[in-house]
Amino acid sequence: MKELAIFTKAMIRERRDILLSILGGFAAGLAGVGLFAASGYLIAQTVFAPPLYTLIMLTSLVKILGLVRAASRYGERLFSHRATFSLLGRLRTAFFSKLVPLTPGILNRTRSGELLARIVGDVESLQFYFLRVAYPPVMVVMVFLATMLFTAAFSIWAALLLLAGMLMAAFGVPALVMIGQRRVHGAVKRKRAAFSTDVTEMLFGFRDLKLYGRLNQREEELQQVSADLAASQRDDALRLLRGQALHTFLTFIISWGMLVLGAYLIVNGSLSGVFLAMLVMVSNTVFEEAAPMATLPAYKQDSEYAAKRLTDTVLSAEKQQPELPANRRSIDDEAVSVSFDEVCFQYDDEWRPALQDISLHLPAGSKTAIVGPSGSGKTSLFELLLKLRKPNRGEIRLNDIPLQELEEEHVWSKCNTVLQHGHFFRGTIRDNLLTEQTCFEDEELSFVLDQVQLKDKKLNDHVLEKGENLSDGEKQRLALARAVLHGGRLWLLDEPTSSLDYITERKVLRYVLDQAAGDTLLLISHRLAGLEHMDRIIVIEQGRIVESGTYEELVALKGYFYELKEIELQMFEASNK
Ligand SMILES: Nc1ncnc2c1ncn2[C@@H]1O[C@H](COP(=O)(O)OP(=O)(O)OP(=O)(O)O)[C@@H](O)[C@H]1O
Repeated sequence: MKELAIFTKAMIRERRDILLSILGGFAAGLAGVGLFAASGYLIAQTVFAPPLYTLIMLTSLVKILGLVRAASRYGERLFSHRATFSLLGRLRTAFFSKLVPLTPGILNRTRSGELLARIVGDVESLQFYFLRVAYPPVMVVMVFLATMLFTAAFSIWAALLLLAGMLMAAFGVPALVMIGQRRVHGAVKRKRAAFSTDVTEMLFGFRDLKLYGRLNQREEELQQVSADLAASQRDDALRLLRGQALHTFLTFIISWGMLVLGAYLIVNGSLSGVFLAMLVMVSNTVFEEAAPMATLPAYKQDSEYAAKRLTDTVLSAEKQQPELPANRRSIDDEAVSVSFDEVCFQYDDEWRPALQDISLHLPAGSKTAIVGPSGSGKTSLFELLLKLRKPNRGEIRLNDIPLQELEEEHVWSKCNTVLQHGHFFRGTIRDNLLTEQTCFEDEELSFVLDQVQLKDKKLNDHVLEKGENLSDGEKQRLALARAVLHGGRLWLLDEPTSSLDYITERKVLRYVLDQAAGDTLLLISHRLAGLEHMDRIIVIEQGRIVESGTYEELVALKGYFYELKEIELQMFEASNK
């Protein structure tokens, strides 16, 4: 199966541990069979009162085989688990390194809770592929063949009985287990994903659910989903147990068969009676080694399903990624010009485009404001610029370089971005200010905090997850400070001061505009006051540019912008009365 190719590659790299675990397992299997064979023989021999040295030799052999079995089993466990965990490590790294650059594309289609469940659950499932799928057949074949050779030395019929037993253990029992397995293929995984999605949503929306009195209803739904998951897990466990029980039943049948066959061979004189107990013990022990075969199909199906889902997640997101040409280009450390050429964009599953025929050119160093009603497509414009989404038609260029020829990380490194809902990590203010590419002294950081009017915040102040202990205005100012420190030459600010009071907003924006002097700046704003200083204002409505020009030009036009401006003025006057 080609989805497991990534796993096979990782297995090849762990070949040393895998080989050692196979050797350990083989030695433990043989020592086990030998131990019980020697015990059976010893018991039978004592009846005939053999010389003392025979008994001493046999008891010593039993002890030695016991020790060898324990030591080899330990080695097998050590190396096989080391191989498994290294494989798991490699898989996680390989999967995450593929996933990270594709994350926006994946999150467009997959709910975050489900994605989390997939990553954790599916990668975990793959660990069983080596231990429970690839490894057991190798071990069973090796130990059975060796045991059959040994048994054949006493009776070819006994060896054939073991062969029949092995075939039933390797194919018959797994086939019976598979019949039940097929019916519920992937049910636990699907239900776990549904459960994880619901838990994530409930945790994110806990406060609102509580405020709007929907918490109990959600809890009940969650309990239902949880009960479904538990029921599927129970069914799964029962199926595995049924497989193991069938295997044990087969072991007893073959051991009884060996007893009856041995008795018959003794009666017709083709087997010495002293070997009967040994042969029965051998058949009983060798089937222990084959026990994992009963659960192999379940684990195989599970691993393949997990590998397929992981590969599908990555592959379908890769398909959405724009292809990078061989000669990737980069933007120099200079102000960036931005052009949109008849760009259209529509979200998946949406009936109308978010942006239509957007054409504009913003020269390097220009300052542009983007205004328009809520839902008109302003943020989508930024997301296209940041390569978080891909236009359906048209071309975007930065410094005359088509965006598809620039790597995302390169674009992000050139942009000082403040999005509407910036993320803040658990840590300190300092942690949240510094990015991978920035390195500043504390004095410089404190200076920037002062300038964005966060004078009362200290660098060592704690920030809770998602900035829970910061007000919306503080978050916006912290995001602006982070953007200032980032050092790119293209500023993308999406309503960066919407939660600030008028006076603080003026101060902060003046500082940001000073910092951006000489750089290209795009500012999405709902407030029109203060836009007089922008080189150009673009008005977007229903995904189209409806007006564009300087502040004076748009006022003179007496169009949409003028109307908005009048309304804002009236509201301002009314609130000052
Ligand atoms: N992830 C998404 N999936 C589907 N549709 C979306 C998504 N994000 C936004 N939209 C839709 O695209 C349109 C443009 O949204 P966008 O966020 O760009 O508007 P906006 O002008 O920035 O709005 P606001 O001023 O309220 O932030 C809206 O109709 C919105 O419903």
